[in-house]
Amino acid sequence: MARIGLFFGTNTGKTRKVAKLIKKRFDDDTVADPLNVNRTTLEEFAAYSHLILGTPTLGDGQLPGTSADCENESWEEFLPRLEGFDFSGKTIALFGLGDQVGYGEEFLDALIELYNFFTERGARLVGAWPSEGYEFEHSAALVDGKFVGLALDLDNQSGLTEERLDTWLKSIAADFDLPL
Ligand SMILES: Cc1cc2nc3c(=O)[nH]c(=O)nc-3n(C[C@H](O)[C@H](O)[C@H](O)COP(=O)(O)O)c2cc1C
Repeated sequence: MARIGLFFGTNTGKTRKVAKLIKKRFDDDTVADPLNVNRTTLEEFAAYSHLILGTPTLGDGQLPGTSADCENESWEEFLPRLEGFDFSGKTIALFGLGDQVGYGEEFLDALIELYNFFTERGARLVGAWPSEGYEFEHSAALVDGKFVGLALDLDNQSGLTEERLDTWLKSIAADFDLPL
């Protein structure tokens, strides 16, 4: 089994695409094939001490799921299943997709929901990301002036995605023992 679990939610597939870009950089012993949380069991998710988790922000600054008008279930429905689980001793890094032009008042807001959920259950969250290089009015996903995970905008800055991924993965390499 790979050392690092890679899970995502998505509506239109962009977050899956980014998860695949992450996976492509590592062998099967290091990072598992990305799995959509709507096809993931609690056991599969809980098996990893190190997790990389991705989400878009949809609806009104929400996690993907039926309330955000997604066709399929997603993080909204998966998180309650993890409710009673203790994530102490686990290390988690988040990446989020949003649209700073179309949704500049709630840019990447859903990231904070994952951050709060796993922090409250004992996980160590790493991979905070600077807010420079984006133009938005407000984001709930900022803590101490930084995004709580990698901020990606494939709607407006897709050309920066690979470079941002490289920089971010290097920044979490020590915590995840990544060969970078
Ligand atoms: C109906 C709708 C609502 C959205 N709401 C937000 C939002 O509140 N904040 C944000 O940053 N992006 C928002 N977005 C942009 C998406 O997060 C962005 O397009 C993302 O790349 C979609 O990822 P996916 O293809 O994995 O579903 C919204 C997009 C749609 C279509």
